[in-house]
Amino acid sequence: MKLLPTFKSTILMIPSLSFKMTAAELMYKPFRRYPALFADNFDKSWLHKDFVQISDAFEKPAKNYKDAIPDDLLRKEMDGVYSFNVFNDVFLQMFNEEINHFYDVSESENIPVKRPNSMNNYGVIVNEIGLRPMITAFQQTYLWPLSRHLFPVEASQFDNHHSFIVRYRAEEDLGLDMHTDDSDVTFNVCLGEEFTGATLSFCGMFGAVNHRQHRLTYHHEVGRAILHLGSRRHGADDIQSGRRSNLIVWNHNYAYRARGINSWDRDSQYEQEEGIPSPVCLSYTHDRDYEVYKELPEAAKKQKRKPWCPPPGASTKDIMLKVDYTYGARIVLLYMLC
Ligand SMILES: O=C(O)CCC(=O)C(=O)O
Ligand SMILES: [Fe+2]
Repeated sequence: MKLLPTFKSTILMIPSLSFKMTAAELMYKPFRRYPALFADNFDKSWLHKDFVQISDAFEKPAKNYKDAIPDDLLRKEMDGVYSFNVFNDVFLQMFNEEINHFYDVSESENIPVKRPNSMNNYGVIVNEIGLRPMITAFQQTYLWPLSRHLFPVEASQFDNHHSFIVRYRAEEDLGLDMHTDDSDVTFNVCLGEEFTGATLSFCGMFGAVNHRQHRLTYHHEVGRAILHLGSRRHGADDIQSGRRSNLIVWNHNYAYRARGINSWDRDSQYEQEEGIPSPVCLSYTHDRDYEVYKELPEAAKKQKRKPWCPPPGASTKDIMLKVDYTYGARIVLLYMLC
């Protein structure tokens, strides 16, 4: 089970309270290219014109925001997954230059780089290098009104965020295994550059009967963001060529978490799966039955795997046994797991 903030720590962690400067932030400070990116402000002139229109809709006391926001500006990719243009070229150019500069300086000055998670070896937590205030300003002024409109419960308020860059290219990380985020609402915007492949695949919700059924494969576009609940299973498909980097903001709503709805209690929250999982939705990090369906990829061999999903009683065992003899020994393996 994941550790959750208690109600007490919730109160103590409201974002306006100061965060200590990290070593990385202190060391990088003299090298900053664009001081405006490190201020407690997100300049409206950095928004894509589509997002200005979306954002303006929330400034008016509209009774029905849906009518105020044209469908072509806010695209419903599927139930609970939305995409929209958000940043313009001015912002993208500045932000990318700053991040690339940080990577160079971190090497030459030996600045410690904190990676976003154990599955990502080339990203960086941007909150740790001084960009937290600007992202908080963006979150509170622009992202929250839209998120609350789309996800009234999970985005009733945003108290904090975990924000980071992910990066994929040949010889580095190729993709990101299927997972759910420690986020209530996830904002994920493509920063560039040229690439093929590197799509983002979505499956069902954490614990649901169809949590490993493929629902959507989304093609990233530079400057365009996708917004979804953190508890939806998703993963980045392997990049074929070029380089892709994205900025990801995991938005945290402590009041929502305190209600225990998103308590990530694996054993009690998983329902019996409705069918054989879609291959793209399998996770080599989390799924106990991965090898029943697929060979482990190279990336899995570098991990200390502790797979747990689906919990006993929630797997496809019964369905699987009826289906196919060609799986042979794999069925035995699956049977042993359940
Ligand atoms: O690469 C992407 O677009 C998604 C990355 C992701 O889901 C994550 O870092 O949590
Ligand atoms: Fe994710």
